[in-house]
Amino acid sequence: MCRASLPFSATWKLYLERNSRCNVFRRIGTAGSTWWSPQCAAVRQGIVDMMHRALREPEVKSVVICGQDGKFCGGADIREFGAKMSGPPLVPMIHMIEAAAKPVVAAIEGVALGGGLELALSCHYRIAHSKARLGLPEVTLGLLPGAGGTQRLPRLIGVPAALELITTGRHVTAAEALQLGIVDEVTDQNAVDAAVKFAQSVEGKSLDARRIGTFPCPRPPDLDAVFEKVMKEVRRSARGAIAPVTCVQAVHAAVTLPYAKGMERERELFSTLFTSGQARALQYYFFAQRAVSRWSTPSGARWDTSKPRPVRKAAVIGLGTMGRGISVSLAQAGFSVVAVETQEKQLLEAKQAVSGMLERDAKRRGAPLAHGNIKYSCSLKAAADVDLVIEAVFEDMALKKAIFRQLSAICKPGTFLCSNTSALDIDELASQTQSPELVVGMHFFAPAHVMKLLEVVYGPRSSPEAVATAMQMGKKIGKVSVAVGNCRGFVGNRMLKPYLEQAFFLLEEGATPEQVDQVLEEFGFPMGVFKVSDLSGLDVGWKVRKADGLVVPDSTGKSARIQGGRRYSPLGDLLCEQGRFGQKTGRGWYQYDKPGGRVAKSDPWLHRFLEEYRARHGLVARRIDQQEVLERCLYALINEGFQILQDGIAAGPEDIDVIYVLGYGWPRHRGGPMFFADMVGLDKVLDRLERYHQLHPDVPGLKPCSLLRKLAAGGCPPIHRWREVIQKPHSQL
Ligand SMILES: CCCCCCC[C@H](O)CC(=O)SCCNC(=O)CCNC(=O)[C@H](O)C(C)(C)COP(=O)([O-])OP(=O)([O-])OC[C@H]1O[C@@H](n2cnc3c(N)ncnc32)[C@H](O)[C@@H]1OP(=O)([O-])[O-]
Repeated sequence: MCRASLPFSATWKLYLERNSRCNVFRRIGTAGSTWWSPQCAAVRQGIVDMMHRALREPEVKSVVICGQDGKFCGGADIREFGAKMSGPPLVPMIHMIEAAAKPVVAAIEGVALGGGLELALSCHYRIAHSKARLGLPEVTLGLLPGAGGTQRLPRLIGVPAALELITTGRHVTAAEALQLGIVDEVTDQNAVDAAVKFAQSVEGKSLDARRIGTFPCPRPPDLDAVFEKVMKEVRRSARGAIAPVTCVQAVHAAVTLPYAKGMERERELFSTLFTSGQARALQYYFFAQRAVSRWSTPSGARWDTSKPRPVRKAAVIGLGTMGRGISVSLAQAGFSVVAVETQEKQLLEAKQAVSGMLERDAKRRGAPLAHGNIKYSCSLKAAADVDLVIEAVFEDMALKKAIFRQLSAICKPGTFLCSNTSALDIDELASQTQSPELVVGMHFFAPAHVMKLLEVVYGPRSSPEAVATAMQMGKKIGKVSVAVGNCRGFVGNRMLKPYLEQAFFLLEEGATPEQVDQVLEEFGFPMGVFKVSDLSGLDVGWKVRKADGLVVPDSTGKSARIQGGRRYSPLGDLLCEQGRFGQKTGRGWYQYDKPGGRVAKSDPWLHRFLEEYRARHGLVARRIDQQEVLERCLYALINEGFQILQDGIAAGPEDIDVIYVLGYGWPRHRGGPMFFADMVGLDKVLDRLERYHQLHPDVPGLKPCSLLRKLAAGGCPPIHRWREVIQKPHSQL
């Protein structure tokens, strides 16, 4: 028997091993990574040579292919996609394995993803370790499985199951893979040993029924109807992403064409995706999501030099919607939680709600209940011995300050005090405590136990240890944490302000909520800005604007449209004055069938209201085209993003993009707002902003930020080079 080890990570090494006793007989190279890079050419070459040799040598009766360091293969190295391919190509190699006259067994440990699973599918048998995960995640990178995955998987597990896995990119456990028929055996023991044993047991047996490429593809009787339905569903959920739709076309080819033709079609479709902007965006986003864990602050604190402190016990103060979600997240991750709500009635309600959430989640995941991890209390004193507190009370600075003063006196020395505020000044909260260096923001997104994003907000006095601890805590509860500086709204909500502002101005100038929302939804947002406002409640922003002194009449008694020399739209305030708070009251920018209703319907009242408003303020409605709606909303938001980079509130464009994709519904296949600006062209974004600012000189949000000007003047460097241009950041507060 021959045994070949595959590369997995950047330190992939390739060995050829030979069994009877599995002695290493030849080390054939140390690979940089991929199927495509020059080093990986050595990997493919190694496999090809090994297979030839195994087939030639009469004493070799079977072959086991396994990974190194407990991992089978994570697929192609996407950093190398641009590189020129050398060495034996992947697809013929896979065909050669499948055609082998001796049994080839894949020993799957760790992961078999993408090209890794495609390789395993070319083997005659697959043995997986019980902890292994398998999948074809190419679609999440804007691609499709390009080494036979779209042709073999439906032949192996049927069209519906294959379509589901290929169009979602979902990873499956070994147990599910066994159930689906992707693997032949699952073991809790050493998978390589099990595969060797298995290979020996099938030596000499016919392989005719084991070559997936020769299987007929199961053809559903109502083929056209099945694909039409799937295509409709995929198009709806893809929100403009082309890869899922192309994956369906590739699987359709598996059903309707002979294998060889289907492979040709897969190759053609793969090539179209490979060069698409969406593939670039999704691959950029893949690395951005990993890059944000390597955080740094303007004061020089960094992820690799700042040590987090262990946290075992944490308190959550305030058990409204956010506090409940945060408690659930902490309990599920195994933290011991003290949940505090000072009103007894609310505490009881919260306890029931949290238990329900934990039960539902445990049922869904088939995991044990985490009830026991939470203790409830009406008193802040219950937080005396915790390692970290997350305050999640109302967005009221006076209330939060009082709580921070009390916590500072109650908690044991060294306890980290964190606030879930979505916009308030972390430094002001820190100043209420005896140890401001222990204070950071932990801004969760609703629903907190579901949303993946966490903004970790450092103030000028937050210690590197506090930032590192909050970042690590976020990781432990399964969030993608992004470290950001302290300013009004931090990164996400600060950028939202000019975006919302433009949407309001567009209504004043003649647009309707339906028109603005449609443009944004066509761009790929799950919901337009007005539907989102209705969902989250119009009164939230109204309260903030009132507190900021913006909701005031002008000299004629009408709502002021110019405040401090800047244009202001009171439209949202006027709706709130009518009791229209959005979904919760059944009326907002849209109408709903009842309070709490979810289906937004156009509201003739609102259109009349807009007409009357324009007439009252002497505004003449004009026809506004899609491009203007999109550019004004998005470029105002992007411009604020550049300002945030310039102010050093975010360390790099990746931070902003991850926040927008994970927290604000920015379509992932567009990479994030800063990546989008790079794709559009910084000079074009600058040009359009200049034009809009000329037309609206009283809207500072449209005045191009100097960092954008600098980047454009510097020849529009690609996004990965922006950090070189961003000046040494300094805190804004
Ligand atoms: C003619 C046509 C021929 C077509 C052939 C097509 C072949 C095929 O269909 C295409 C593919 O396979 S597409 C590929 C399909 N495969 C996938 O989509 C798998 C994507 N990867 C994953 O899902 C996860 O990384 C793993 C589950 C593999 C490991 O998770 P974990 O243990 O939590 O670790 P982690 O923190 O996530 O990663 C560790 C480091 O590795 C880095 N890196 C990782 N994968 C990379 C890659 N493919 N590339 C480059 N780098 C990759 C990652 O950035 C990080 O680097 P950093 O410098 O430290 O930041």
